[in-house]
Amino acid sequence: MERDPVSRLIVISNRVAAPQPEGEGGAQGGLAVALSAALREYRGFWFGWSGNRIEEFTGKIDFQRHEGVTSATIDLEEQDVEEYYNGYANRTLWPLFHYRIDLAEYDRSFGAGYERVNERFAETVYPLIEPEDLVWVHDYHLIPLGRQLRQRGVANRIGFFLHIPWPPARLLTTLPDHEHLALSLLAYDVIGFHTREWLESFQNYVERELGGRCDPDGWIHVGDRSVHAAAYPIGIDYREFSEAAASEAARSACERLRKSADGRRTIIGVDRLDYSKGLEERFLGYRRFLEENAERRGEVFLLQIAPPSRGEVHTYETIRETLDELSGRINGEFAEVDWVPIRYVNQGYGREDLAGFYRASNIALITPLRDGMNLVAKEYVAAQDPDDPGVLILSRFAGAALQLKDALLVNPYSKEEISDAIRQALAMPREERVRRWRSMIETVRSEDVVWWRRRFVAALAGEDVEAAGSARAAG
Ligand SMILES: O=P(O)(O)OC[C@H]1O[C@H](O[C@H]2O[C@H](CO)[C@@H](O)[C@H](O)[C@H]2O)[C@H](O)[C@@H](O)[C@@H]1O
Ligand SMILES: O=c1ccn([C@@H]2O[C@H](COP(=O)(O)OP(=O)(O)O)[C@@H](O)[C@H]2O)c(=O)[nH]1
Repeated sequence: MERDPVSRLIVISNRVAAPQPEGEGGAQGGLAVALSAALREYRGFWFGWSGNRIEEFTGKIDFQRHEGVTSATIDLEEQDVEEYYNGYANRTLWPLFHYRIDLAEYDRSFGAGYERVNERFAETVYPLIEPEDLVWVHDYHLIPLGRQLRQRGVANRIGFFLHIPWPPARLLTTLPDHEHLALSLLAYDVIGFHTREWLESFQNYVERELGGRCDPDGWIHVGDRSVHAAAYPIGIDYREFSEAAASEAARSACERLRKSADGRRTIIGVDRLDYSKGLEERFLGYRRFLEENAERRGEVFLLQIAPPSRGEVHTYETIRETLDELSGRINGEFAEVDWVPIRYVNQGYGREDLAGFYRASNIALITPLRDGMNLVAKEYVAAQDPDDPGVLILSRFAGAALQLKDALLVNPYSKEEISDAIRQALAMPREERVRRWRSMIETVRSEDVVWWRRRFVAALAGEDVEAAGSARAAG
């Protein structure tokens, strides 16, 4: 039974999933996919950036209704996008929060743009918020938004969910003004992370750097502020994904890939083209496999789907060039007239195509160096044939590894571990594949996106989180 909540839910994130233009399906990432599902259940709206740029900020809100979800979007100025999205969000926080201080850039103009855009969000959305509304802010783009809303008198319950890792204190302290950023989080009532690991890093930071106290029941106290922080792992929209996987389009995508595989075994990777996804290390691990297992060359190939992402940020241009070069080099080195080891595809696909590709693949090779969760790993499991499932090779540094313990867990920095895992997966007997898959599908099915949002929204509403979660599990 769907719950009929009394309060409206206002979701605020940088990106709002608008209907995707033809051919661009898939580049939007896990957050957008998960939230469109959440908003179909609750009254309310989804506020964020339209993705458009204008000459001068107007604050004009564009309301649209699409597939049961009301979106309210604003356009941003070129300078806003440059300093806030390309700058502070994706050149400072994203690398830092993925443990890449070598790639993080600290530029005052980015910080100023970040605060300015958060102010613009606050200024535009606060008149739309009614007294009983629950407000749910998402991700690293909008950490200061809660504080900005409070300054405008918003007294509602406001929650914040971080979709990426929270880095260890020793890394975070390389960020100029890190205390200011972290103290902003105290304006919220509830803070959510995907895993206990990110939560513990946050608690450790609060104690070491802010002189705060973290109670075992999740309450965090700093000065006169108290906030509740916990782990709420996100899941996929299992029902919707299963429907997509059963569609005619998925069946034909599966058939198309199987036919082109021509009896060879398929290893699949699906990731936004992002350095955090460990694609370079993955290619090198696969290369090691080809080197060490010459007799198996020609029996397998790697299909890597990697739609470009954040192309205006130079580190993303660099990773793209690196992968173009590396995939070409590996193919040149090992290819035969009738076999190419890597099919490297820079195109995004829709859910039905992806579901079919997952099903046709014997192995998924998902090896991010750090990932908040990684929904692709869960989608791969959901798409398998129960009688003859494929094998999931998963980075131990993805949030999903804490739930999918029956995957073959690897250290993504180790070429040897990747190579060994591919060999083990290819040789794995059907009974073992079925046993591992059964345990993983149980988690993917019961801890889905509905479970995630009900637990978070229950916490936000001050209700019993475990009761909300088990209500879902029961039906
Ligand atoms: O909006 P973009 O800049 O194009 O990036 C896409 C999204 O990437 C990140 O996704 C994260 O959220 C997923 C769902 O919780 C999670 O599984 C994954 O591990 C994260 O990387 C980012 O956090 C989102 O804000 C972006 O929309
Ligand atoms: O061509 C593509 C590539 C990815 N995705 C989707 O984008 C999301 C990626 O989410 P994930 O959590 O794995 O990583 P993120 O990109 O959010 O960091 C998943 O739902 C994928 O199915 C897609 O629809 N088409």
